[in-house]
Amino acid sequence: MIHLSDVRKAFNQGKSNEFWALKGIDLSVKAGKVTVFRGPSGSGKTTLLTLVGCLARPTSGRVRLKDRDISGLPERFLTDIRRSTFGFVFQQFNLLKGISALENVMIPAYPLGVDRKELAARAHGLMQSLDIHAKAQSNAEWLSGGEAQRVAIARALINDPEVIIADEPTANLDSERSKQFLGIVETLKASGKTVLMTSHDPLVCDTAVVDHVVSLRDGELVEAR
Ligand SMILES: Nc1ncnc2c1ncn2[C@@H]1O[C@H](COP(=O)(O)OP(=O)(O)OP(=O)(O)O)[C@@H](O)[C@H]1O
Repeated sequence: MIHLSDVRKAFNQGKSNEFWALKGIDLSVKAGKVTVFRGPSGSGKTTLLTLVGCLARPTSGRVRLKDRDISGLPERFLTDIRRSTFGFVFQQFNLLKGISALENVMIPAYPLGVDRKELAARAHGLMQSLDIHAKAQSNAEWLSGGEAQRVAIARALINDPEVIIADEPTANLDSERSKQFLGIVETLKASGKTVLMTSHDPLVCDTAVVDHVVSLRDGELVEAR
């Protein structure tokens, strides 16, 4: 579904602090599977996730999404692809404070002009399926870590994306909540979604729901299974 060929990413290119975070990555991400990017801190996992999820462009090399080369597309096209294809769950969840959990879930659908009633019904349904509906009217800042994450997952799913991308999804969760998260991943996979995550966590990397583990070190692939 997503193919990377000889992808490189530099930060501060041409400056004295130029840094190559990715140094020639060849990778295929399969549709309907769960893939984890693993590696030490600074190895390039998040950078790779941002390229795969069209949040950034590679410095060189090609990224193909469903046989379309997206590496050189202008930002406005990338924004459209991002919105229609990917749902993101960030490490700090990035919920907006001062508004309800339900409003947070609905936000990514606003640019698509969906009817508000229909949207609210969809958001309620997702929150129910993630067992977070009781907190629909709570302000985002009142939620616990596990609750905030489930709201963030509902928000990632609101536009029914094909691919869910999660950066260190269990970093802020205890073991029980981490297992609960992996249960959600299992449900997503069973419904045909492609899931991509970064993780250091053995609980995540060694779990049966994960189909592929891609290991990185110093911006290079060291092994993939
Ligand atoms: N915007 C940036 N400008 C300069 N350097 C950056 C930038 N973003 C990332 N880097 C550097 O690129 C390298 C890879 O970063 P990345 O966040 O991808 O690592 P990571 O494997 O996800 O690490 P962690 O597990 O600590 O989150 C790091 O050395 C980081 O300092």
